[in-house]
Order: sequence, then structure tokens, then C-alpha cells
Amino acid sequence: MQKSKKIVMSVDQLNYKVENNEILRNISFNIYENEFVGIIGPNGAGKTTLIKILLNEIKEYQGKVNIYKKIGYVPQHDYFDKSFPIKAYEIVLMGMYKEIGIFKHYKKYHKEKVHELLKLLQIDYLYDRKVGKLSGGEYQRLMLARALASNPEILILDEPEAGVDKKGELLFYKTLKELNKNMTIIMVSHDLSMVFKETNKVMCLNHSLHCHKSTADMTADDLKKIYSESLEMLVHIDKPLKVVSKND
Ligand SMILES: Nc1ncnc2c1ncn2[C@@H]1O[C@H](COP(=O)(O)OP(=O)(O)OP(=O)(O)O)[C@@H](O)[C@H]1O
Repeated sequence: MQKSKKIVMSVDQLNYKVENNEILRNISFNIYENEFVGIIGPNGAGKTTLIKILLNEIKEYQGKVNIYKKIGYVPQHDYFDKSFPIKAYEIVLMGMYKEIGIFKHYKKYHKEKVHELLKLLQIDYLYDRKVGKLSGGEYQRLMLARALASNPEILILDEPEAGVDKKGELLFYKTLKELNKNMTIIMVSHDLSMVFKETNKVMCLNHSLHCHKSTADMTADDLKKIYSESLEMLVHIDKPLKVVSKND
């Protein structure tokens, strides 16, 4: 069934080094429309670097990267300096900068779109609030509104759970599930329990790609290949993983 789906992104033999430090090694994968892919891996595994390559922020790599659809990006929690005096609606307008331009020639239509997005994400009350006054969960939803402002077909999120409490996280994933009906989602996360609950594909990255498969087919051995402390990690995963015997 998978074969009839369209490829939205394809990476072939990607290698990336900084001086003699091999950060990404021989990475190849395809992402298909409407997939919800979780990228997991330990600290320093190259997850954010891979995202930066997909976003074309890093260009000095070897291999082929083809992106066939428009990307919206939800950055890590500390992406913006929160002491900067900017209001929530202005952050969302930034997501439309290609339409508006750097001289902020926005029209009534753009502001209406901001209201629409904030309403969709249940944070319309934040419209005029300074970004430094937002909670972790509100800030995360605002970043999502900014990413959606450019009408993306692929949404990439880098550790969206950081700085958000459990209730906020559950609400956020509910929204992502809804968006996933019309959008491909790629999410870097350290929250393995949510990755196993919410995504339908998982990539295990630790400089090279150790596995890329359906979430339902993930095994404890897949995790052991990338996490040395896998036993403690497994304790926090609600969903039972397949037990693979040595003969499998
Ligand atoms: N410009 C750079 N120069 C040198 N080393 C770099 C550079 N960018 C990244 N690295 C190194 O590459 C490795 C991968 O970093 P990256 O941020 O991609 O990891 P990550 O998997 O996202 O980690 P985390 O889960 O901690 O956020 C790290 O060891 C990092 O120090």
C-alpha cells in the first residue's frame, strides 16, 4: 500500500563532516506523504544537523537531498531570544515573510490569517501579548502557528516537547494528529513514549541511520543499537515493543 504514496522527500548517501568529525554518515531514506516520522537518537547523534540540511541551512554536505514539497519548521524551544520586545501576532506574521517582505507591508488579509491560525491552535487570546510573557506550552503553539503561516505541506519539528508540561504536550500531539491528516510530519524527539504512541514511522539515528521502519515493527534491539542505556529508556515506553529472540 505504501508504494502508491508519493515521495515528499528523498535523501541519498548523505555524508556531512566538520573538519575530521563525521557527523552524518551514509544516510539514505525516503519520506512519503502523510507519514508521521519520529527521529530519535542520543545527544549529539546528528538529529538537528540532519534537520538543518533538510531546511537548506547547511549546504556543504555530500550526497543528494531532494525536497518536493514546501516545509514549515517548528524550532527548538530556545530559538528566539524571549527578552526581544516582539508580540505574538508579529511572530506569526514572520512566518509569512515571503509574502509580506522585510518592510512589513502586511494587509488586513495577513492579520486575519494570524487570527485564524491562533484560533485553530486555541491561543487567540495571546494575539497582542509579548513573547517573553508566554508559558512553554503557549510559546510552542505560537511557533507552530508561525510554521503553518506559510501553508507548508511538510512540517518539521525539533524537540517540540522541551519546556512543556504533560497536559500541554498531550494537547499539542492532538493538534499534530489533526494536522497530519493533510500534512507530512517529521519530528525530532527525546520523548520516546510519545514517539511510540503518536508516530507511524521511526528513524533511529546515531551518526548513521540504524533503522527506519514502521513504529509498530520497532524492537528493543533497534533501540539498543543507538542507546547504550537502553534498559532505563525502555521502562518509560508505555507501548510494548516487539521482543526479538536471538534467532530472529
Ligand atoms: N558547526 C559545527 N562544528 C563542529 N561540530 C558540530 C557543528 N555542528 C554540530 N556539531 C557536532 O555534531 C554533533 C551532532 O550535533 P547535533 O546538534 O546535530 O546533535 P543532536 O542529535 O541534535 O543532539 P541533541 O539531542 O543533543 O540536540 C555534535 O557532536 C555537535 O557538537
